[in-house]
Amino acid sequence: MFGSRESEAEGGGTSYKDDPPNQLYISYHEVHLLEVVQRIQQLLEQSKVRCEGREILALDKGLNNPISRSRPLTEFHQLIGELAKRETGLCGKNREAALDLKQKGNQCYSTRDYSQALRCYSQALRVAPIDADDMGKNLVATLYLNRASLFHKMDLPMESLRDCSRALQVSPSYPKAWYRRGKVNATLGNYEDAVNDLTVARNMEPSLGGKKQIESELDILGQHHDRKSAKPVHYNQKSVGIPDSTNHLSDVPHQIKLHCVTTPDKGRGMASQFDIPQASLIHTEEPYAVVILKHCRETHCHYCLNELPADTIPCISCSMPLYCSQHCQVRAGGQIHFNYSNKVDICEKMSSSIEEYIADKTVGSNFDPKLECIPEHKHECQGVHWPAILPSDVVLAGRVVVKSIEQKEQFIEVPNFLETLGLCESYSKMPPESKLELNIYSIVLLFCLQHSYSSELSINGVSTSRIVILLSQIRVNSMAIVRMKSSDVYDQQDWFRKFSSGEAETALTSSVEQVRVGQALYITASLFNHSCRPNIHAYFISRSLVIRATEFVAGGCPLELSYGPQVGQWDCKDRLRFLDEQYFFRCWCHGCSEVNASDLVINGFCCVNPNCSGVVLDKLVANCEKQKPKIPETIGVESHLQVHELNDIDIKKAAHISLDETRSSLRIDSEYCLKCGSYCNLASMSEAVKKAWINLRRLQDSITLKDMHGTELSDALRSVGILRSILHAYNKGIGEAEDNLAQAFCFTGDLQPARDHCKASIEILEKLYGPDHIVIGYELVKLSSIQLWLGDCAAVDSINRLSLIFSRYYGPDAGIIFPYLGFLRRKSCHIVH
Ligand SMILES: C[S@@+](CC[C@H](N)C(=O)[O-])C[C@H]1O[C@@H](n2cnc3c(N)ncnc32)[C@H](O)[C@@H]1O
Repeated sequence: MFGSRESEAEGGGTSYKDDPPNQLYISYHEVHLLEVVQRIQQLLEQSKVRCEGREILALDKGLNNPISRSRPLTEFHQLIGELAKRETGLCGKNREAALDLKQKGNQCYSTRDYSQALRCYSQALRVAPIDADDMGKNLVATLYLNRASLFHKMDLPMESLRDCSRALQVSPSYPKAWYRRGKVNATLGNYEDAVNDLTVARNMEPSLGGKKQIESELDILGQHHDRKSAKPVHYNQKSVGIPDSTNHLSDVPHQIKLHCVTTPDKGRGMASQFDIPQASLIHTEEPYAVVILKHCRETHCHYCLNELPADTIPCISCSMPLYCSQHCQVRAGGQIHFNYSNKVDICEKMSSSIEEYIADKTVGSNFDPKLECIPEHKHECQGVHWPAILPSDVVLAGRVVVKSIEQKEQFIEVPNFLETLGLCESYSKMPPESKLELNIYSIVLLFCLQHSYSSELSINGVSTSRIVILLSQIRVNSMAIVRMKSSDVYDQQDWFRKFSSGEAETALTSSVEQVRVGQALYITASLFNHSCRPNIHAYFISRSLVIRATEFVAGGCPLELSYGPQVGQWDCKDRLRFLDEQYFFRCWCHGCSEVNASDLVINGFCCVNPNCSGVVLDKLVANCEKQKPKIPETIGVESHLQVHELNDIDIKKAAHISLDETRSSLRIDSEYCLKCGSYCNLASMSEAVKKAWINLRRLQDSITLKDMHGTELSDALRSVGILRSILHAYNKGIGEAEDNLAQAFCFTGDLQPARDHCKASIEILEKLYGPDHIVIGYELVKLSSIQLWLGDCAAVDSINRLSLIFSRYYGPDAGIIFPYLGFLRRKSCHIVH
């Protein structure tokens, strides 16, 4: 029996290279839903139905009244049926599909196509019903065991051990799983557990031959154990992924008391009565509701949102979510089945200590009564596919609806979210198309919830408009949960490998990037207003929100974070447009209401007068800057045109716009130098800039395609020269171009010019963002990596500096958020000695 492991099935393998089976259908349905929503929109627009109060009711009646159903509404009902009916759902379990995938996995295993085999087993686990039979054995248990054998083969013993334990939790009387567990424990040096596992396997094994084989393995293990001083590796289910945020955060002293204040132009906001030192932790919060973003469904845990390990585990009842651990699987709380057999079938009498061992190893965290469940996925977990197809914010709204209904224990009425959540709404400020869209989605969501959560849930004008309001609250109050992009730069082993094999370009050019992985509603944190020059910074550990002050904040001053755009990132007009389109407000932060150097130079041109360091603005930027002084009195309008009043100390030394201090006011006219007043013809200058960017884009493309020629680099160098002669010295475009050149020189292995261009890029960013901004920290990662590679002692300063910046933004969590930091620090020690 042990000679013919199931996962090493004989026979030629047709490799399984398709996408996961239901993904294609899901995309198809997404498009279909969008089309129907668009058709309904058209219909409503044609018949001049507006989406305010009464008309919503009319739409709702139309949906419920079969006589008045027009073609799109029939189609609408058909669509709801497709989305919400369990029988037609694509996200259910499917034994046949699981068996088929298992078979393909076995074929790939036998042809040593291990990555494909892993894909097949994991997908099979996703669709296998928990109680499905596979030739007298539990299918899920056999799949976990096959995957465990594969991991063992792939030299991933921890993953293998976890899968063995999962197989045993589903099927405790599975001698092969005990056997595999014993072998893996032996690999890990856990000899005591290995002996126990093999002892259980021997006692459960019905065949004499099998028993003999295990006995001989036990003998070998005994001899080995005597010779080796074992350093056991302890297996902890919860240690998968990054630390559990809730435990982590509960250790943090939380002293800063915040209070909600009312501001004249931004509504409610947050402040502290007392001074807050830099880097202080000011707020932590668990989300009210969270949803994973679609593009991360296959790569991140649907509960904690951390990156998935190789041994992913699916929801027990549906095929949609993937989790990093049982801990997350249970906390997300799908429809958990307990009806599968976990009866222990032992052939021989065993000692009480071995019986205890079996009991201990076969009770998973599924059965931990202390583990708090957040059943946020339960109402979506019946194979229905609306949660996979509706937009993420609509699915998030569904989670909020169910949670608030459950909290009220009143299962018919949709609550009034303005009262229950207390968050500001944006419906009244939305353009008509967005309003219409929200109305349609709220009806779709209500029908879906009625099908898969509570058939009693009423669908009427009141419930529809309450969900419309909820959706509008989500639009302006939800936060994107982000993670550092796990690119080459974070993978220490990979970096070492590249370092030693001389693959400089791949190890060095990775930039630090944040990716959005989820969307969540944090009720208290929603009270923080936005500033394009924020004084606090939000980050996430697992799904918990952490907010720190990035600078000293005097008591009573508003605590404001950035909703996205910041000074230094975009110019003021672009920030204002973004905030208006996404959040429906005109920003009145300092950055948008006071002239600042960064906004003037970020897209500025240089003066035609070679002796002048002033800046020239185009019409759009100039118009926007001219608006700045026109701010409500509450912000202190009187000083805004006074150059000497500009409290930004960087304005003179950083921007070199050298605003004329002798003048009492700053005159902003497009195409005229702000310093000397010379006229510049921007039309011809813009043309030259466009042409220069053609070469720089070509260089970017060739870096991406890893196919660069000498002419591209020399053309790009020439183009940067042209940009420098036309644009202001601190124009962000020059910074980007310098960064491209740094990447290109890393690619060609010319690290000295790479370092110089990287420094040139950082110099510009420092002027735009300020020297201690987190963006500078990210850029210093790149610079210090190049310096380390060159053996340049300046790396030590760069690493010290970036460490300071990171601790200012992430406090003691810097190492968790950015594991590469520890690696850089260790490397910098080597360079000193
Ligand atoms: C997440 S809420 C913040 C709390 C909100 N002020 C309240 O009263 O509930 C976002 C809304 O606050 C207002 N807001 C936030 N930052 C602002 C700013 N810098 N300027 C103007 N309004 C702002 C906008 O109305 C925005 O839609």
